[in-house]
Amino acid sequence: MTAPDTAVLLCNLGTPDAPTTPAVRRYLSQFLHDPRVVEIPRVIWCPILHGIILRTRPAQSARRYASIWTPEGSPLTVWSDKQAKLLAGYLGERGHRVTVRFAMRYGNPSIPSVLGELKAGGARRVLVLPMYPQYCAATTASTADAVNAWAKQERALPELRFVNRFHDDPRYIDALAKRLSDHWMTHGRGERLVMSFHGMPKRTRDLGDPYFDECMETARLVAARADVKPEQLVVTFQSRLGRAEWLQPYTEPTLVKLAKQGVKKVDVMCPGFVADNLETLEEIAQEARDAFLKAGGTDFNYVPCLNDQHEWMAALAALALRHLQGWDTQVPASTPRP
Ligand SMILES: C=CC1=C(C)c2cc3[nH]c(cc4nc(cc5[nH]c(cc1n2)c(C)c5CCC(=O)O)C(CCC(=O)O)=C4C)c(C)c3C=C
Ligand SMILES: [Fe+2]
Ligand SMILES: [Fe+2]
Repeated sequence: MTAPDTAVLLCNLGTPDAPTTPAVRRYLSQFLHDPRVVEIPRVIWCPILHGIILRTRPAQSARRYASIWTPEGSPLTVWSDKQAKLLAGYLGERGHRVTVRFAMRYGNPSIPSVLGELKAGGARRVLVLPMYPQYCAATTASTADAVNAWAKQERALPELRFVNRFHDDPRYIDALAKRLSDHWMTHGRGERLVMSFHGMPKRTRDLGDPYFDECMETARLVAARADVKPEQLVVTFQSRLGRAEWLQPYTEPTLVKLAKQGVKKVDVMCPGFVADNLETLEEIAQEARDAFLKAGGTDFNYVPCLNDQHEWMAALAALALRHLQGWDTQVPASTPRP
């Protein structure tokens, strides 16, 4: 049988090839040279990046990566690979012939290499699905840039479609609420539910990036669905980099403040990431936990990302099918035997 002529490309941020200083330097250099990520004029930024950041940060980050690395590799790659394979299965079970692959915006497998392989394998139509629920120029638009850069040097283009966001998709929201209720069944409820999203420079919101509003909408919808009272919910932003103001409140200082105010038990989830990665497993589940406990908290319960959860994979399949409409991916029902 020939390969399907339609493909879904799941795109995530990317990760180093190994938890070593040289591999992290290569990855950070690609990442931090992206003008969607650092919106500072190159003449100012490049000397800082090359002179300071790429000399100091790779060794620190490599240690952080080493603490979460698995025998199969970086958690982000392991989960992305699993999600692509599961999605292929879910679409197949629903009678659709679609190739599913994953690619990374930085590092490997790269977006141009996977798009090239898909085209060489016969894909004439590609749905690009960035695995970022909330639209952000630094992530979603940067993924579009990488797809467009590949397309620019191709003569015969496949048809391309692109998903911008799914921050309020009811099935994604339900999957997160289910994650919470399953978690509460084993750990009980905390006094507060902290939803931590990746941060962004505050300036990007002032310039019209919808990311902040979409994070707040996701948080509101999940809280309503999971029956979390507004006074129990705390939305925060993590991973600030540099000296500029980022979206507030910041995650770790907020957790410390809660502990100092006498909150003993918290649940912490990261709805902006659909797969566990460095930012969740190290920054939240290790660093933020230590800070909360040191400040007087007693129970810090990290709620894992959606990863390979059944409800999430079914939500992703439904989302993909909605965007695939009109591309005739349905396998014709076999003619019944006489
Ligand atoms: C919602 C997703 C993300 C947004 C928005 C985002 C913005 C953003 N990130 C940096 C700098 C770094 N981020 C790093 C890691 C990282 N970031 C995301 C997601 C978003 N980033 C993920 C999933 C990861 C983890 C990848 C993994 O391998 O597990 C890092 C690298 C690690 C480190 O050295 O700290 C940097 C650097 C900026 C500057 C930014 C917006 C302007
Ligand atoms: Fe540079
Ligand atoms: Fe990041």
